[in-house]
Amino acid sequence: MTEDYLARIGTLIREARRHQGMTQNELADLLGTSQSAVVRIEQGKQNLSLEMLSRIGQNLDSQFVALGTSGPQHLRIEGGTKLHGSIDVKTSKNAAVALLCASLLNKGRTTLRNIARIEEVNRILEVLSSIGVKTRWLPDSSDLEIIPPARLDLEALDEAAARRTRTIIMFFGPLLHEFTDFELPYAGGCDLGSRTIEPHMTALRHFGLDVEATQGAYKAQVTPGVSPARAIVLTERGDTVTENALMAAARHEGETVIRNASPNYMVQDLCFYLQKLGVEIDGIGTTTLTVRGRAEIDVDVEYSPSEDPIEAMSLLAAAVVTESEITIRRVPIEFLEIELALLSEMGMKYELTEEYCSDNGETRLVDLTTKPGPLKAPIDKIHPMPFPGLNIDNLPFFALIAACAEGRTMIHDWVYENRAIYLTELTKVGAKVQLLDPHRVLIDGPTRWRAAEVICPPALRPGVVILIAMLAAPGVSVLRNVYVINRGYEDLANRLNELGAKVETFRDI
Ligand SMILES: CC(=O)N[C@H]1[C@@H](OP(=O)(O)OP(=O)(O)OC[C@H]2O[C@@H](n3ccc(=O)[nH]c3=O)[C@H](O)[C@@H]2O)O[C@H](CO)[C@@H](O)[C@@H]1O
Ligand SMILES: C=C(OP(=O)(O)O)C(=O)O
Repeated sequence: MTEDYLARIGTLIREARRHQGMTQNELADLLGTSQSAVVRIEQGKQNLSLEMLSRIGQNLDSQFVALGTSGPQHLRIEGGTKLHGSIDVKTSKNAAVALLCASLLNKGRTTLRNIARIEEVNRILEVLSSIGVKTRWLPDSSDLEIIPPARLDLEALDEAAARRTRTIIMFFGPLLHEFTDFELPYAGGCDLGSRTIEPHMTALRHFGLDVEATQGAYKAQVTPGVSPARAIVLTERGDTVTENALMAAARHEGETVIRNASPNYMVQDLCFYLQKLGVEIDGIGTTTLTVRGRAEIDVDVEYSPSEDPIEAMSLLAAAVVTESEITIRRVPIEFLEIELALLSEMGMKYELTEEYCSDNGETRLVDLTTKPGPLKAPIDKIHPMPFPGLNIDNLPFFALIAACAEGRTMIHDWVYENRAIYLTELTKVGAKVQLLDPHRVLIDGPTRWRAAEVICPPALRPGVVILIAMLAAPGVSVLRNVYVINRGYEDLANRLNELGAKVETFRDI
């Protein structure tokens, strides 16, 4: 360890000891060492083994010196290198969380194949385990086994885990079949401004659910015997609201028609899984879903969700920004067609292989090879739409690509209150971004990227956008506190390194 490093650890240990109101002698006793050794440790004059560090951490109950899980994670990026080689797109966060919630509909065993090992999934697993669901990663795989108990123990629900994700709202659909009276903590997740759950309540009222929001919790009451008397017309074509309505319909024995449904990728994955549970669904991939549910579902099933179009878009953006030729394998092309059409308009060249099928047996995939070359700003503004449209979560990557293109681009994020504002963080790494109002930014390109130290915005895609820009910036950049990125991307730093990037993960000590 370098002297500077030891001195910093020593200072942290002294502070933690004082915080515990402990003398040096008392700490020495607990560690089985002498007081003079503790003095040397606190002065940074004693080499420390990892074993000693972890003992100190345990005795001082200090996050700073506990090994492994301590402190927020940061990234150090040595930018300016080109990427090369191939990378596989992982399965999607958004399908994974929907499927985990839907597994609650099934009394039998659900095995989900190739699930991305991401923090969002970890939080839902924590919530599921806390209420009595048996979950485990199968050995040497990314396959998840989920076995619900005879009765869920909602009293024991891990609130801290639940509050870190918005997914908890997708518990309403499955739970309304199990309980007449229950509480769920308020949803959390990325800070994108207020995200109403009103459309969910409007949809689920058709199944007798009534929710009152009080003091940090949703209090839910279900009137038994209530079922949709007519088609459920969603007030927004939202992804999770469609999923909630589908999960409620899955265990309703009659026919449910959902109109203005989202046909987006994660909704399709959920539908294919529900079909495996024996639920009949017509209209998958359209905005009208007709569902014939089953009162009881008790089957052992396996399902493999499809690849993440947003991760594919992120990797595409990384190739554009670093002017690299890379092959992105397993791209779910039907959910990236509009993005690619727009990129073609901007002058981007790429090659696609023949289509092949995802492991879900449904989604069409291609391998895509990027070809570096000059880009020009599009004539019209870029804005997202519910599927089929330019994906709402892909919009931030267009800010990055626009910053590489010659000319001025307007990006219009009408969807989220805060997200366009975060795009102005790109100015810290050299981009010219002008905020017109909370939803619209003007970007002038091309950009001479420069290294910087930036605190990760508290939102997944804007965070990844900054990371990718840093890959292109010559010199060393630091991106602090990247939990939000780990919410949605598995081991992104190492996977980018396999393409030739230089990204190092570190934590405060
Ligand atoms: C776990 C999951 O799957 N999350 C995705 C899902 O979240 P989710 O389905 O929870 O998204 P929201 O319901 O929060 O919708 C996002 C925003 O879009 C607005 N809105 C949406 C649809 C519409 O027809 N009109 C409208 O105004 C909503 O009011 C909200 O402000 O969809 C979002 C929008 O695609 C994505 O960013 C999220 O990654
Ligand atoms: C906004 C996103 O997700 P979530 O709905 O999980 O916040 C996202 O994936 O970009």
